[in-house]
Amino acid sequence: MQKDKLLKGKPVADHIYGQVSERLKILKEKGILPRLTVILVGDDPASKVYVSRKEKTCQKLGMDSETLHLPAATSQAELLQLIEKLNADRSTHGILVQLPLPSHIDEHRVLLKIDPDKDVDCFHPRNVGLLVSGKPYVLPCTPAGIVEMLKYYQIQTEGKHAVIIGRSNIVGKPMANLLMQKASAANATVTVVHSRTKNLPEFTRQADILVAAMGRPEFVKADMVKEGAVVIDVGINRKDADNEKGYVLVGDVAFDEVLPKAAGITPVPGGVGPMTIAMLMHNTLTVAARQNQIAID
Ligand SMILES: Nc1nc(=O)c2c([nH]1)NC[C@@H]1CN(c3ccc(C(=O)N[C@@H](CCC(=O)O)C(=O)O)cc3)C=[N+]21
Repeated sequence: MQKDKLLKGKPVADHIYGQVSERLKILKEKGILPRLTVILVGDDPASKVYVSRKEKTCQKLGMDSETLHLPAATSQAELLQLIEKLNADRSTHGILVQLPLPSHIDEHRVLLKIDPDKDVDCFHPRNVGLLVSGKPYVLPCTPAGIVEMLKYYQIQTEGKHAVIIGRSNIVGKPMANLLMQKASAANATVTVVHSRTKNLPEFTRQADILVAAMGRPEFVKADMVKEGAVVIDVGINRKDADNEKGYVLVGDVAFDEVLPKAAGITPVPGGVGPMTIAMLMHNTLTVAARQNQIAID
């Protein structure tokens, strides 16, 4: 087994948590206990897992967290009202509305309602605009986590061709921005491909760094990857299995067949996922500090 190829998220996340603890200490000394409020609407099983991980991580670090679990039938008006209340509450520094929302709720309206100063996801259009302008308020968690992984494992991005599969607002689009930017120091050449791309493998085979983020289980096969490429798998898909959980997690990459070709590859689970949460904690401290005019960076 070519273990050194595995780009695990945990050591990188632990490195981030080291910094998070230092920054948290400064805030606590000034009497600020950073608080993240997570709103979960409905009972999507995967969302429940992620949300409980966020809460546990806050507890472990000594940050304050609150999860508001609302029934799936919650109306849009009720949700907007709750967000308004949290916007006005000075003891809540970060607000995260777990996506996806039930289909009767307009996601865009909800994200617009969150006070952009409390937006730890970088999903509010003001913050997306600032990111695209190269003057980010906070960085989007998953893409920022991936950039941290590339740095930690000393994977050069400057002048390299990064190909991103997927154009979502959560991963694909912000990832493209971070990787091409001067501000992030990534300075890559970026191509974004998606479900309507013709001859998609022709593009992916050119990638020095391939980011798979389109949510299709094991979509990226060995013949779509260049020898020596670095493969970042953002997918988390549940596949039925004969175990006690009834499923296993698989990424958007066919791991076993891509591994021999890749110079480095992130596993699922244990790759990008843990980084998303680490960056969320980082962002929560950033917004708490800014709201209290405290310098922690
Ligand atoms: N407003 C909002 N912000 C988000 O950041 C957000 C969201 N909505 N909706 C869903 C996605 C997904 N996401 C993950 C977080 C942690 C893991 C994670 O910890 N994964 C572990 C294992 C997960 C498991 O055991 O199921 C791993 O990959 O090793 C995965 C995925 C945050 N998201």
